[in-house]
Amino acid sequence: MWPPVAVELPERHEDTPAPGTDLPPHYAYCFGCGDRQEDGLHLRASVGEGQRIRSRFTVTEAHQGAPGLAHGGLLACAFDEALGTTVGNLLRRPAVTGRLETDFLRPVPVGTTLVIDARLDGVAGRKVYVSAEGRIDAEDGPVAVRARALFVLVELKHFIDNGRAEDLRAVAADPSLLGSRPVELNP
Ligand SMILES: CCCCCCCC(=O)SCCNC(=O)CCNC(=O)[C@H](O)C(C)(C)COP(=O)(O)OP(=O)(O)OC[C@H]1O[C@@H](n2cnc3c(N)ncnc32)[C@H](O)[C@@H]1OP(=O)(O)O
Repeated sequence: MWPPVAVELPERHEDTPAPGTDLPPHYAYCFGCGDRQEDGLHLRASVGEGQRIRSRFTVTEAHQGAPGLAHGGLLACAFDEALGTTVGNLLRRPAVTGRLETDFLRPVPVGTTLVIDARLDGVAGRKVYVSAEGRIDAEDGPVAVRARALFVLVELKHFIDNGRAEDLRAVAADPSLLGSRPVELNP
């Protein structure tokens, strides 16, 4: 059963950009989306209809697990990112992954662009349920990976208490490292 508990499906936040709008990386050094991670995944997300966010991830030589094929762990990372950005952009509240499960249905060759459609499935207290599927090279391509996850809403304190001090100082000195998406801290 998914979601595994009774949930509410909130409207997306009023500040969520219009469908079709490209979303900026949420952190310049994020392995999933950051511009400053040379061998990162460089996911690019845009707002979809309703409770959906679409991301694209192109598999490069740096992402191999077997010759010419994407590493499954990195595919899971891509889905973590795509699902996390769905929570972040639709709810505009900080959250972290509590649980992530993936089904790998087809191998994903180097050079493939995975088109990942993620959606917000519901919220129960601090628990946020999301799911996604990734298709090969086109929005109607064959499904290669499915994933679903539980994110847990946290206070900003989570990051301040647990993040490495020098990285927090770097963000304080240059807030543009966090991208332009505002986060509602006291909704
Ligand atoms: C835009 C941003 C994009 C980002 C994309 C990338 C996202 C990430 O990778 S985040 C990094 C990876 N994740 C982490 O580091 C999280 C590490 N874990 C933690 O910090 C904590 O365990 C945390 C915050 C998840 C939960 O701790 P805590 O705040 O004490 O809450 P807790 O009471 O334990 O859990 C809250 C609820 O979630 C449930 N829950 C928590 N973890 C799980 C789990 N693994 N499975 C099932 N349920 C869970 C709890 O049972 C509880 O449910 P209920 O409210 O019904 O009692």
